[in-house]
Amino acid sequence: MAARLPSSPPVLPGFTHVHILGKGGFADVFLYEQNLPRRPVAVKVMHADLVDDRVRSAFRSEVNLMGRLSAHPSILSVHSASVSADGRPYLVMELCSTEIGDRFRERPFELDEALEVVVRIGGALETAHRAGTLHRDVKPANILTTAFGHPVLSDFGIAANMHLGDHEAEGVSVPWSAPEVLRDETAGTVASEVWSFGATLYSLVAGRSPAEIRGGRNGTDELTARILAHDIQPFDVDAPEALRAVVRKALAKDPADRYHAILPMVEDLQAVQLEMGVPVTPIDLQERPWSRDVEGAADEPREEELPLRARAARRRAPMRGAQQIDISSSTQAAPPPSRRGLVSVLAGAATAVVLGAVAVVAVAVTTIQGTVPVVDEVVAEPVDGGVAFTWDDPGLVDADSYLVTTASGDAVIQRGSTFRLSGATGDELCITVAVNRDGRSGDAAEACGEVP
Ligand SMILES: Nc1ncnc2c1ncn2[C@@H]1O[C@H](COP(=O)(O)OP(=O)(O)OP(=O)(O)O)[C@@H](O)[C@H]1O
Repeated sequence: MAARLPSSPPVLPGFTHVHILGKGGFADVFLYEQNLPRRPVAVKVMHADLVDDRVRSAFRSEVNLMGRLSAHPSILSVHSASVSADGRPYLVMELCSTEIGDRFRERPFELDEALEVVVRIGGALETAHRAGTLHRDVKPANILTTAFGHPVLSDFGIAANMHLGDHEAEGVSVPWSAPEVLRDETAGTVASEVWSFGATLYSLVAGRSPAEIRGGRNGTDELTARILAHDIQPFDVDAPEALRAVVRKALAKDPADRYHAILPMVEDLQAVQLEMGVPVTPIDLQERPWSRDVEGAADEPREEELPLRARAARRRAPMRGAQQIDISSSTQAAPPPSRRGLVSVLAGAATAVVLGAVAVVAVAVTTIQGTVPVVDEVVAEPVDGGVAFTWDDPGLVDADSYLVTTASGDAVIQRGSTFRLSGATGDELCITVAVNRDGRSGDAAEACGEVP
């Protein structure tokens, strides 16, 4: 198949296009310069031919998901999202380096280096699982590095959730896919995520994925056949037996023999760090669990936020990217409280919350909700060809943002306190504005204006 040319970069108000960063199966990623605050950003723009109403709806759901997760120190930061004038949804992200995915084959990681990366990413994955989300495309290339040298998990399925239909995927991540996923038995479970995470650890250290044979034929068919036959190549690196045991358990053929969650696996990796005499990397976990069963009915997600929960197993190609999981009903998803002492204080706090009565959690949630500032008034001013909305800052702090929702349901996450909608003369245009703090929105203020 001929290589696809990158799509043209859209004209985005407030951003200047610089050059393309990379091509994905469902989106292209461009370097733009944001004008205010002035900073380089990576903008992921969906391919125009994949965009339809369903895609738009899935995109909104995923942006909301990212809004909740990207405060995690090991999850790629998303600054804002919107739809370009020519109708392509786009996501403005922190600009990162792709060195981890680019280098591991030529220059495999030293054990201590790999363990630090993997423990950090494990904290991100565990957090996502507690939020009811599977990543579904865990692999070295989806671990980016921030300007400060921190590894972050990227590509939380924005693209994958946007093609729930029959669109063909390109470049399926076979080398890091669990056998049951390749057999189409499941669209993804915590156990299959454990396999991919273990395969990622294996790859960083060995310089090749677990079923790859150096100098052998490693096409998609060969790799698929080997993974299905559990023909995992020897982990031929100088590593402590404890690390080999972690890799073996994560890559077990039978999902029931693997770790039941990411956290115990990461704790075992911390124990390896301790044994090796290298600094033990803390696991960052949210202080409050996000799992829906704990948050309660008051915060039931809207239907559109659950695009994948009830999805049946599908063909292999679309089985990538984040997936909402119902932790409350999963036999594997809800990790039991840790019994080890190595996890960070944050992990301890999270465990304490899990152990606490639901009533206690409810109080905590109410308290946090109470602290989300509320926009007092949104002013709608008719302008040429549309309506300009402005509001006063009710006291945003660093990680806060505004969630602006239009009457048609489009949602934009932004920091600025102005918003403009275009329309035809006589159209009444309305928006609501709420403050988003720690992934939770406060009460919304509404305003409407008529296009002159
Ligand atoms: N935040 C970022 N900073 C810098 N480069 C990025 C960033 N996000 C993605 N890229 C680059 O853009 C490329 C395409 O990204 P994308 O996430 O769409 O692709 P993918 O994971 O390779 O494919 P797919 O979308 O099919 O899973 C990546 O391979 C990477 O090189």
